[in-house]
Amino acid sequence: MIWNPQRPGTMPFHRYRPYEDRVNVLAADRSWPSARIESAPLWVPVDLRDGNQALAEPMDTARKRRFFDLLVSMGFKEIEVGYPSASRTDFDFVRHLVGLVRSGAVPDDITPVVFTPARPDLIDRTFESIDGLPRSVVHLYIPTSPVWRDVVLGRDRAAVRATVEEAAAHMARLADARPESHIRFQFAPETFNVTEPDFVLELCDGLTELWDASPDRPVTHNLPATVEIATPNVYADQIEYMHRNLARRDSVILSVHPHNDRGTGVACAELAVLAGAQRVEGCLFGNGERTGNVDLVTLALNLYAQGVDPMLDFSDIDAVREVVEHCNRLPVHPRHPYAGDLVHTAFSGTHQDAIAKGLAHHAKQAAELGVEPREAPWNVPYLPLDPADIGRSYEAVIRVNSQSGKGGTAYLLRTRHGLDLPAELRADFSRAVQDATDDSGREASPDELHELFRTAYLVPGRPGSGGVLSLLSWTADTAPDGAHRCVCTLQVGDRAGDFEGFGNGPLSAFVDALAAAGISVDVLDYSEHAVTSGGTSEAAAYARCRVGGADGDTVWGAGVDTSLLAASVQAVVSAVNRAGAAG
Ligand SMILES: CC(=O)SCCNC(=O)CCNC(=O)[C@H](O)C(C)(C)COP(=O)(O)OP(=O)(O)OC[C@H]1O[C@@H](n2cnc3c(N)ncnc32)[C@H](O)[C@@H]1OP(=O)(O)O
Ligand SMILES: CC(C)C(=O)C(=O)O
Repeated sequence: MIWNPQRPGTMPFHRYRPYEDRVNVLAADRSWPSARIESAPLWVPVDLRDGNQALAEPMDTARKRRFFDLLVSMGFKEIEVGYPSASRTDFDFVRHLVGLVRSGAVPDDITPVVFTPARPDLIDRTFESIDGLPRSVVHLYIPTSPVWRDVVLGRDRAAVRATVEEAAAHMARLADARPESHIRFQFAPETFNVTEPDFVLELCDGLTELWDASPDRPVTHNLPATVEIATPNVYADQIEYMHRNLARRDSVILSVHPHNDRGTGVACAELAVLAGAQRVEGCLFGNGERTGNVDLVTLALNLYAQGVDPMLDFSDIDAVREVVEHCNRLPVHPRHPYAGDLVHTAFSGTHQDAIAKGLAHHAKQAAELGVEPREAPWNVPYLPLDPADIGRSYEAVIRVNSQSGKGGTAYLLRTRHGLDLPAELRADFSRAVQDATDDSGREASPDELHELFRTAYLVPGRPGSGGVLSLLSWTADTAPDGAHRCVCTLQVGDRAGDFEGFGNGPLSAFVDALAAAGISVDVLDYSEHAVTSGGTSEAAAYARCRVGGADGDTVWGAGVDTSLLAASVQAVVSAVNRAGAAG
């Protein structure tokens, strides 16, 4: 028996039943598990209908219009625009759209879809709404599963079939009366995923015939997981069964419409496409009834991150999100795939380290290939895609708190303040950052990190700056024999005096002058670089020094100045002051 220490029977699980085998009729020869998605399906946003019907405050015409314009600008070609028989607001929006289309304000390749139940009066109203549209799809739906048939409709299979056929025939007559209007048909057996597959097939094939679908004027059969009930493989089997068995397959667009009750809407849609679906309905960022419709943004960007053209434009994902949040009056979660505020951000040390290394490697690879970083293949750990591709900057990628390590801190100092700390100093500084963030319990911003670094390592040796050693003045020159000479006025504690030193470079001459003042310094490590931020022409120097002889403290000091030599002298003075060993 599998080890399981948890308490049995805590929840009344016996009230629920697993999905019924009769809804899954595909035998073991399914082909979807080994398929791959190599091109994008037709994405059809239903935000203005299914998303809208889930809002506490349905969209008015202004909000619907803003949403519609966004969808067009992103590249959607077929857009469900409403349930015109539901309300005056929905009807009026479709009329508004007809005006836009007729005035040429909507591109010719956009096809609006309108949604209707199988009721003649409501079908009439639906057709009234699209009068004047040169192209449209009318989407008919009726629930088909046993529970809905018995409990909601009070009709058996034959009666549901009769209702559907009457409604479909009525639609065909209304469309025939508008020959100039290029109206196509769509059918959704609502609750498809809990309906007997043979019944769905019977209904769909009946409509394919009744509407006389052809490859030139295909019918869309839209098979929803109205309420998710099973693992995504079951839905995939159901879709593959329909894909294989639908009549006049070349005259049928097989569409899916997953919801997200089990949190697997995206998985259902992806497996359904593997199983033969050609069209996917969903909403941006997954708005929709209950836990939402499947999220088209995630689906499309999942493809993108696999090197497949998503056929949609997400190059400014924050602008997309802003419009959707405005129209839905619902926020997008900070952890929402691809679009959340935090999804490109790493707080944790090892992730930051890997990302910082990955970004550096990426820049190097681009340089080697002679291409812009935006063109180079993407291979950065922990970032499934380049944030820049969706309009995000790298600024938010690394953020520092007490979970962070040296890599992230160093990355921020380098990218935001132009300070490229040597490896050992990174570890040293990281401990100071950890102490500060542990104490505050807060995140440290790049500016706060910079300030912390300056306070900790730049102890410049000016009177009043807090160090025991003050460098009051200094000059360096070269003696006739080539040796470097440094002359300086130092204040050590409360004693001031002039000192002179010699060496093979100006820094060693300064160290020699310090020795003359009684301060023993060995420079163990030294590095310097130009500061590459803020348009300054400063230099930074870092020195790891043993101060106070063989048994003295080993400490880092740093200096920043417009003169490289001054920065290096400051770095040594800072180290002395940090060691507190002068005098
Ligand atoms: C899964 C989905 O997303 S389905 C779409 C759901 N969306 C919406 O409902 C939003 C818009 N709907 C509405 O505004 C209203 O429901 C209206 C205007 C369409 C109809 O309103 P009403 O006539 O008051 O009916 P009501 O909303 O109570 O719907 C229930 C009736 O419709 C029947 N019904 C439900 N679905 C359908 C359907 N697809 N086709 C035909 N009849 C249906 C029910 O059996 C019930 O009939 P009954 O009154 O004989 O028992
Ligand atoms: C009727 C279909 C398309 C639907 O909205 C659903 O099942 O959720």
